[in-house]
Formats: sequence, C-alpha cells, structure tokens
Amino acid sequence: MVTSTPKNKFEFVSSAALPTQFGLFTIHGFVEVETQQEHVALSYGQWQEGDTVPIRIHSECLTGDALFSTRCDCGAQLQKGLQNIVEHGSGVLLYLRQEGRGIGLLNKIRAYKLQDSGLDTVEANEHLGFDADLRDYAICKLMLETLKVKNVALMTNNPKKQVALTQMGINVVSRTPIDHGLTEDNRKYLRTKTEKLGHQFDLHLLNNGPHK
Ligand SMILES: Nc1nc2c(ncn2[C@@H]2O[C@H](COP(=O)(O)OP(=O)(O)OP(=O)(O)O)[C@@H](O)[C@H]2O)c(=O)[nH]1
Ligand SMILES: [Zn+2]
Repeated sequence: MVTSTPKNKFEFVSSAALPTQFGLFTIHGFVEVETQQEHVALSYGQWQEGDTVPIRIHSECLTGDALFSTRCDCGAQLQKGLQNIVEHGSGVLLYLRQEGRGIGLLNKIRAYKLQDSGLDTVEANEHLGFDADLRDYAICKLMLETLKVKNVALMTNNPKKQVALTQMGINVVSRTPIDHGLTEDNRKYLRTKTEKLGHQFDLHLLNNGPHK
C-alpha cells in the first residue's frame, strides 16, 4: 500500500530585517500549508535557550492596527507590545492573521453593524452563526520553536492564550496585563470581553479609567 508522507501543518518561510519606529526587529514569515494563510513573528534582541523571553500574541485587527480605529484597543496594544519588548531589550511579537477573532474582516464589519444596533460583541458573532471566538493558536508552537523560545513572559489579558501556550509545552513563567487603549468608544466592548469572554481586564480602570 502506498502511503503519502504527512506534511507539516505549518512551515517557516523566511526572515528579514524590519526597522520600525520603535527599533530594529527581524520579521519571520510562516505559512499554514493547507490554507496558505500567512502569519508573521517579529523578534527583537537576543537570548539564550532557556531564558524567559517577553512575548505578545496579537490577533490581526486591520481597523485597529492599521486604520486607527478606537472601537477596540488593538492598535494601542500593538504599539505598547512592541514598545515593551524594545524597553526590555528583547522579545517576540507573534502577529496572527485571525482577523475578527477568526471570522474575517467582512464578517467583523457585519458584526460591527449589529453592534451599532445594540448587540454586544459576543451576541453579534452568534447572530451571524459563529462562536464568540474561533481563534486557534497552534502556529505559535512552530514560531516559538523556530525562534528558540521555551520560557515566556506573556503580555495579555486573555487567559485562553496562556492555556493554549501551556498545552503546547511552552512554559508561561508570568502573565502581564496589557491594559492600553481604553476609550469611550470601546468601554462597552471591553466590558463585554471581561464579563463574557473571561478577559482579565482591570475592572477599576474599566469603570473609572482615563479616556485615551
Ligand atoms: N468578531 C469580532 N472581532 C473583534 C471585534 N473587535 C475586535 N475584534 C477582533 O478581536 C481580536 C483581538 O485580538 P487581541 O488583540 O489578540 O486581543 P484579545 O484576545 O482581546 O487578548 P489580549 O489583547 O491579549 O488581552 C482581533 O482579531 C480583532 O480583529 C468585534 O467586535 N467582533
Ligand atoms: Zn481591534
């Protein structure tokens, strides 16, 4: 019987220098073989195998990351994540192409329209026939293996990211909140994430926090 060799689900493609306004990063490209979905990791500085490396797992948000939207906190978190890494002197940002918590850009716009008429971010996803969060973090394993990172200091308010890393054998040494980007436009959205999606957002900040 002829059996085909199982292919890797994800592959590393190439790396290159990426100067940014925060400092000189290296960008590493990865692909999900079956879907050809492309993802990137940005690394900064150097470490020894076994060191604890600060990392941020960031899900794509075109509107927040590139178009200055204040409906969410993504743009501010992306900036703060990169700044924290540079201030620390080393670290990695995993930029995952999971737009709209995995439903895609156009469905996120449909979800936004439903939120404009009163639904919250979870109800809007469900109204469209999606689970509240469709994200899969499996590619992080290859990204971190490629960059020789085993122990991480994770910047997130999302406990699912911590659980996913632990399940793939990455040692999450610490979790640091990344409470940036709260505005009047996204206070309700962040409250829903805290109440319904288990986000560990600082409740005092959420209720009284500065408008940014
Ligand atoms: N479906 C949907 N997705 C949204 C909405 N607002 C933002 N998003 C997406 O939510 C994701 C946010 O990702 P992350 O920045 O990793 O945030 P997170 O899961 O809240 O976790 P941390 O920021 O690490 O605490 C991005 O993919 C956004 O595009 C929304 O109203 N509906
Ligand atoms: Zn966003």
